[in-house]
Amino acid sequence: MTSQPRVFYDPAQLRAEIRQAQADGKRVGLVPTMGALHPGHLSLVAQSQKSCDLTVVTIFVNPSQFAPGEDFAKYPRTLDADLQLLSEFDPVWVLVPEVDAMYPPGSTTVVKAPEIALPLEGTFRPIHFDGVATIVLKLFQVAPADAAFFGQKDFQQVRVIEEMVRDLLVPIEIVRCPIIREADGLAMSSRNRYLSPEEREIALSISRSLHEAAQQIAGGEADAQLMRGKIEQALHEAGIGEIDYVSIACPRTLKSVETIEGDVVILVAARVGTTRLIDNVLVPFPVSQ
Ligand SMILES: Nc1ncnc2c1ncn2[C@@H]1O[C@H](COP(=O)(O)OP(=O)(O)OP(=O)(O)O)[C@@H](O)[C@H]1O
Ligand SMILES: CC(C)(CO)[C@@H](O)C(=O)[O-]
Ligand code: BAL
Repeated sequence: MTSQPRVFYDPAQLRAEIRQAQADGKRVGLVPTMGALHPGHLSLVAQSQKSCDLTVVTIFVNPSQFAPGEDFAKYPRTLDADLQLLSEFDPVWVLVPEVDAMYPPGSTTVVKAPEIALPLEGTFRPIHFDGVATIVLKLFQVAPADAAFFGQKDFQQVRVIEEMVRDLLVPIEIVRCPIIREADGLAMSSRNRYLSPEEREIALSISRSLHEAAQQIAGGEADAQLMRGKIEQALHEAGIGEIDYVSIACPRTLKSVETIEGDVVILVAARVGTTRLIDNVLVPFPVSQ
């Protein structure tokens, strides 16, 4: 069955109606997005539907998480197609706020992201996570859901939000959802649509090299520096000129490790042409046979 989702433009109206739904005993799930929806986003909606009576999706390209020179202006905006995709789910409410509704003119208050925001993405996008933390806290205010669903594709982002929620005592459950990939392994991302067919082929080296490294670590390889080197070499050989980082890190602290002695997450950020892509894989510590 398909039905058009209810669309809200006014955050105050959405908040009032969510409160009413909760007063009526409904559990509400929140899926924050920047739109240009793909099956990765839809998997978060599906996950929310499993445990919630009502799912609220927000579509907002948040200016404060983009630095000057990044792709804010060209970020894909595909509202009609997004609503069509969401019509497969019911009941779904969608918030599509104007910038002024989320940043009232004159507002200067921001959230300073927790320290976990400093390495990795924080090194290359220094203002990014303050912008993400600020808008996500605002979204939690206007959509006071019981649970919020985030993808592990943005692994550091989930850690930032988990720590912000803990530090600021925000009463919401954060649910991590697995990465959805194309059949050939490429992590789904709204930015994949910037890639030419040749670039898409090159981009595949990211998920392939992550997968190979994960297999070697699962097989007992403990030398993180060696593994990092192999991934970098595979990316260069595929034609990726600019690697922002390859890190093998503790999934909780995101600190790089030299020797693999527990679970790790391998994280990559690299530029394919002018498109910056991120991907990661969690590798449980191999249990000896
Ligand atoms: N492939 C995916 N699998 C699972 N979750 C995803 C995937 N891609 C995005 N998400 C999640 O969807 C939410 C909204 O992300 P966003 O709108 O930035 O999409 P995106 O495809 O990651 O876009 P971008 O190109 O900006 O990286 C985030 O929680 C993100 O982690
Ligand atoms: C969480 C988010 C919607 C905040 O703008 C964004 O960073 C994203 O889409 O991952
Ligand atoms: N998915 C993260 C949003 C961003 O890159 O700005």
